[in-house]
Amino acid sequence: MRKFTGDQLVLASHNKGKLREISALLAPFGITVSSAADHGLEEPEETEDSFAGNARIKAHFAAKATGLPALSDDSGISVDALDGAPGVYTADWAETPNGRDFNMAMEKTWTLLEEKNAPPPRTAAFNCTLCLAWPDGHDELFVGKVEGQVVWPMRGAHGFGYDPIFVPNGFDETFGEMDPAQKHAMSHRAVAFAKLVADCFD
Ligand SMILES: O=P(O)(O)OP(=O)(O)OP(=O)(O)OC[C@H]1O[C@@H](n2cnc3c(O)ncnc32)[C@H](O)[C@@H]1O
Ligand SMILES: [Mg+2]
Repeated sequence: MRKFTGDQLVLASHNKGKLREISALLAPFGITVSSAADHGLEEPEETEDSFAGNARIKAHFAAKATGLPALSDDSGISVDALDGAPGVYTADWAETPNGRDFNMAMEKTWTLLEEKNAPPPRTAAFNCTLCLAWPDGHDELFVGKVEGQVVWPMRGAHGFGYDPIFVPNGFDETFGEMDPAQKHAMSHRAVAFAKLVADCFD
């Protein structure tokens, strides 16, 4: 396991919600954080069929392009009654010719569950794989998962993506209703981040 010894890190993501959350998680460590957009990086194509594969593509692309260690996040929601969909295609379900529409993606998720007559609880999990890659090609991977259920209608204006329809186990509020600090304390991203800290930060 390689330690992170530098003082600069590129966040290899173009998602503002992720950037906000990962920046908050990194805040206590005194690292200068920049984003893929700050470096004018394109978005690499996510051609793999696993979270780990796509996380690697994004982190290595940014590390090579900037010469700095890069941290990527590949994540998504997997709904049991939909055989794990949308999974690695979570962002793709929101794509429209005019950009991403997450209300549409959440409606699609709910409509498919209704068509299946899936009885409650409609169990689901958010998954996150973080990849820390160095410009020399070395990388480390960390995974996090939070289980819960899909609910309808959408609730809450915090967070991003599918947060308004996901209630984690042990809570009544959706991720969209929760105080951001509460989500940061227990989300799939927070679980993966805690492993990264334990292994790579002193
Ligand atoms: O690839 P980057 O640039 O990091 O940004 P992205 O939005 O395309 O990210 P992914 O390819 O990993 O797609 C994952 C999608 O899963 C959703 N997602 C991931 N984590 C989430 C969270 O904490 N809350 C709500 N939705 C989440 C969100 O809609 C993302 O667009
Ligand atoms: Mg993406």
